[in-house]
Amino acid sequence: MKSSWTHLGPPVSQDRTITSFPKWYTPDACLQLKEHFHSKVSTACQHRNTGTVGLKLSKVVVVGDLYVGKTSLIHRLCKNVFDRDYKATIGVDFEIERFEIAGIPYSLQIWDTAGQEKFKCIASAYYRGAQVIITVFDLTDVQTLEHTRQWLEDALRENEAGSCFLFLVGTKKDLLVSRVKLKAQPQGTCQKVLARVCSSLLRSSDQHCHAALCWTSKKAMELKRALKLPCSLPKRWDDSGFPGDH
Ligand SMILES: Nc1nc2c(ncn2[C@@H]2O[C@H](COP(=O)(O)OP(=O)(O)OP(=O)(O)O)[C@@H](O)[C@H]2O)c(=O)[nH]1
Repeated sequence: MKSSWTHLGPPVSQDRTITSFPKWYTPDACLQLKEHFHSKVSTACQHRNTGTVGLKLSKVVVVGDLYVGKTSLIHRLCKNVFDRDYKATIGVDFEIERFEIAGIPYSLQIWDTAGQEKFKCIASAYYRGAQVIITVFDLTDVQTLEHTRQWLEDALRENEAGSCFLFLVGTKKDLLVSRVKLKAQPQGTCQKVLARVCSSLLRSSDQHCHAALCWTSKKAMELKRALKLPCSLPKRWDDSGFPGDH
């Protein structure tokens, strides 16, 4: 079906057109088991009642220790490439990724932050106004998982309570010997921080990366739409519905 929004720019590619929620990665690791947009958001999209016409944008910040694979994750998500060479991020960098969600043009502004301690004060200046925080750790290095709590706390300190959607992503799954237990066990951390967890295999094209990106954009868009609709801010963002529903 031809979109009526094409005058805003070239159409987005087919894999960036999202009409339903991608299936969760694993029910144990995921707090979100619903498959559809909230009815208020769907109705607003159908009636084009989504605020100012134009490009709609959500901010995503990606945080975590140095060398865990934040840049690699973003490059895999946005460009579908993997670079074996390590080039440390200096301060911050960003990518813009365009989508069409429920018939509405939508973009993610994805901020890649440096993991090195000396750049922390530069990077943290970009945490404010995030709708999504992706905390990344290395599945082969348990310490990087332990540090995710601090990264998340720092990022949340710059944002309104309950206004961010959280992801926890484990990288370098290909470096784990098959059938060996993960060195870093993310589930407990995930439950404590109310984040979603997914592991990624960045070296090969991975459907989990794509699903995670679709999810991120969709939840960010729904959250943003919800905040603009006439209902109060969720105290804790979860999938049981909007606060007005209870
Ligand atoms: N084998 C393997 N290597 C990976 C994977 N993800 C990242 N790497 C490698 O790990 C190294 C660090 O990756 P980066 O993406 O630069 O790490 P970063 O977290 O952005 O690092 P900083 O910018 O210093 O914070 C690079 O050499 C990548 O090629 C993965 O899934 N598998």
